[in-house]
Order: sequence, then structure tokens, then C-alpha cells
Amino acid sequence: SSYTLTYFPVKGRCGALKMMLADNGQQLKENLVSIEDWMKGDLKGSCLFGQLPKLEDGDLVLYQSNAMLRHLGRKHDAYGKTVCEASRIDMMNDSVEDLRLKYIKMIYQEYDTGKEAYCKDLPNHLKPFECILSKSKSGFLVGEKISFADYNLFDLLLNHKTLCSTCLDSFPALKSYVDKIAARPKVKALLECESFKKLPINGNGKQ
Ligand SMILES: N[C@@H](CCC(=O)N[C@@H](CS(=O)(=O)O)C(=O)NCC(=O)O)C(=O)O
Repeated sequence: SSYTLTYFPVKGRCGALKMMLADNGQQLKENLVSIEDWMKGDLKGSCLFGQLPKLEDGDLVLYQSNAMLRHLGRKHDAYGKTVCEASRIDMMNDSVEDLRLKYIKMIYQEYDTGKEAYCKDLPNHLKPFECILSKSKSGFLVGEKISFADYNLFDLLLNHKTLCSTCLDSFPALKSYVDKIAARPKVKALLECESFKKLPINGNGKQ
């Protein structure tokens, strides 16, 4: 497959899919869009829902970052091995998205006034994942191997370690989960490569 991603020069909603593609040895062509170009409106007008990211896989054009993760999950055997596992993976990814939306709202709308309260409340949103992973035989959210929801949670946990460096200190299962995925050779290589490292997490420079 030949994948092309059109997005802003941030990790944002594409960190997880970039790690998933790297971990599967897939090349990714990137069209980086500056805010100046975006404000001209032509590209925005051509986007199905007026937003980025946009992922092209051959003739297929996808918007919606979670639809992209599911697509890659189907193509790269990262969507469980049964219908039930796939549905549980969907459940996990939807909960990751819930937390991602809270994170994005705090970052973009209430960073200065809301960061402290957000970090104080964060354990309540990490606890369910700690509980799930502490019971997981494979060390992944569902089934015996990594799924697209794991890359999504991993990416979001990295963001939270940047936001609040001690947030995983009372969650040993989450801590070893992050360490284990970060140690996957192709994920490690991406995390260490300059072009990925220098991308800000969010579009407003706050983290
Ligand atoms: N639900 C969409 C949300 C996409 C979205 O919010 N895109 C933002 C950029 S980012 O928040 O994902 O970094 C955007 O295009 N903003 C520009 C605009 O809306 O004009 C997804 O998951 O892809």
C-alpha cells in the first residue's frame, strides 16, 4: 500500500497512526499544511468535513482519525481475531477518544486556568485502563496482540507524561505498558527520529 497523509505539522491526531504504520514497516508520504495555507480556504473547502487529517490509501480517501486507525487495524491485522474482540477494541478506542477530547479541550480552551484541575482529575480517567491492563495476559488492551486502540492509548499516554510527568507513578501497569510499546524497535526508531521528535504535540504550542 502507498499511504499519504495530509495534516498540519503537529503530532495531534496522527501520532498514533504514524506509530502504527512505522511498527508495520509501512512508508508514509506526508503533505504538511501550514496554517497560512490552510487559512486561504481552498484545501479546507475540498475536505469532506472541512478538516484534516486526510489519509489516502491508493484510491481510498479517508477523513476522521479514528476511521483511519480502524482502517489500518483491518489492513494490518490489528483489529482482534473475532467479532467480539473487534467490538471490545472499538470500546477501548472510544474511551481513548473520550479522554483525548477532554485533553484537547483543556489544551486549546482552558490550559492556563484548567491544567491543574485536569491533572488532579486525570487519575480517575487512567484508572480504568490501569485495571484493564493489570488483568491482561498479553499486556495489550484486547486479545493476544497489539491493536489500533493500543497505539491510540500509547500516544495519548505519552502526551499526558509530557503534561504531567508523574501522572503514571501510581499506575504500574500503564507505566510498563508505555515502556513496552516504546521499546518496540520500529516504534522506538520513530520516536527517536528528529522529524517526528520536533513536531509539537498540539497546534497551539501548549503541552
Ligand atoms: N474528528 C476529527 C477531528 C479533526 C480535527 O479536529 N481537525 C482539526 C486539526 S486537529 O485538531 O486534528 O489537529 C482541523 O482540521 N482544524 C482546522 C479547521 O477545523 O479548520 C478527527 O478525528 O480527525
